[in-house]
Amino acid sequence: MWLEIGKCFEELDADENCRVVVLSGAGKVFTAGLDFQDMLKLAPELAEKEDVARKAKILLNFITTYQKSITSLELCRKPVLAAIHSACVGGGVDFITAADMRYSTKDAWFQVKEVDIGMAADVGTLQRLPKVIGSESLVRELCYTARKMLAAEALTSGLVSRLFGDKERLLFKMKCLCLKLKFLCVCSMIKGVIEIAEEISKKSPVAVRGTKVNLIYSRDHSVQEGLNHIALLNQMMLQSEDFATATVAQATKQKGVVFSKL
Ligand SMILES: CCC/C=C/C=C/C(=O)SCCNC(=O)CCNC(=O)[C@H](O)C(C)(C)COP(=O)(O)OP(=O)(O)OC[C@H]1O[C@@H](n2cnc3c(N)ncnc32)[C@H](O)[C@@H]1OP(=O)(O)O
Repeated sequence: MWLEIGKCFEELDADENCRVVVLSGAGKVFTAGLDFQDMLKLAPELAEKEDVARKAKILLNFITTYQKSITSLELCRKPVLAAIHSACVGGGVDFITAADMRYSTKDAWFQVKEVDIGMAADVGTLQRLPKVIGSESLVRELCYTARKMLAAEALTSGLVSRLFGDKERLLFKMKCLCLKLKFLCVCSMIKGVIEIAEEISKKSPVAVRGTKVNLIYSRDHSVQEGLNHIALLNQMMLQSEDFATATVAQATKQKGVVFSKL
């Protein structure tokens, strides 16, 4: 599956019909993290080698494959919106911290579980989580203790940017019908996140792509390096038809401008 994730985001990056990606979990939980069965398969392969360097080579390959898979969310130049329900454990936290935005249901919970299985997290949480939630103290508490963080705290800490009552559109509709009071409805997460994705998809893909690429670059570089990067990028991109079209539309209050595929 980890290889498939990388391949999937490579394809989404290349697909001109795709402007935004919504990532959700199909099962009972968003993700249980590392598949213990995968780890069991690794054991005999390691046992075949006696020497530590040979064993280490196998593990390095394993770890970097997982790392690349998760980094593929950032290399995909389309915004990735993670919609998380129920449990998001271990590798799941590594995974969602590589997304552009995170939303969850009120029943969601997050756990940097790696210390509980005797390892330091190695596929992104330790690198990205401090940049996502900003509090080193909270990050360290979560990583050292492996305690569960519930949705409410995920919201206040900035791990997720909005909470939804439930996951599916169906439930949203049912609740609306039952209550007959739209304003009291807890909004379905998938519906809400798709609405945000739709809003982004109407913007210039040139502008959105440039914004994502520069945000990630700037996160990992100095302010001046980030400024240099966007200056280089925009000396080309400001010549795009999107810039002219969008600027005229804003100035003339024109609505519903459609930007062509990129
Ligand atoms: C180079 C490596 C990089 C990656 C590192 C990643 C590290 C990590 O992800 S550390 C965290 C590992 N994951 C866990 O510790 C999660 C363990 N599972 C749970 O906490 C619960 O199962 C969970 C909260 C996800 C769901 O709880 P629930 O009560 O709803 O279900 P269960 O009865 O516990 O589980 C249902 C069946 O799923 C199997 N299962 C659960 N987790 C895993 C897993 N990680 N890998 C494989 N299988 C898993 C569980 O055994 C049950 O199976 P069965 O008994 O056959 O029904």
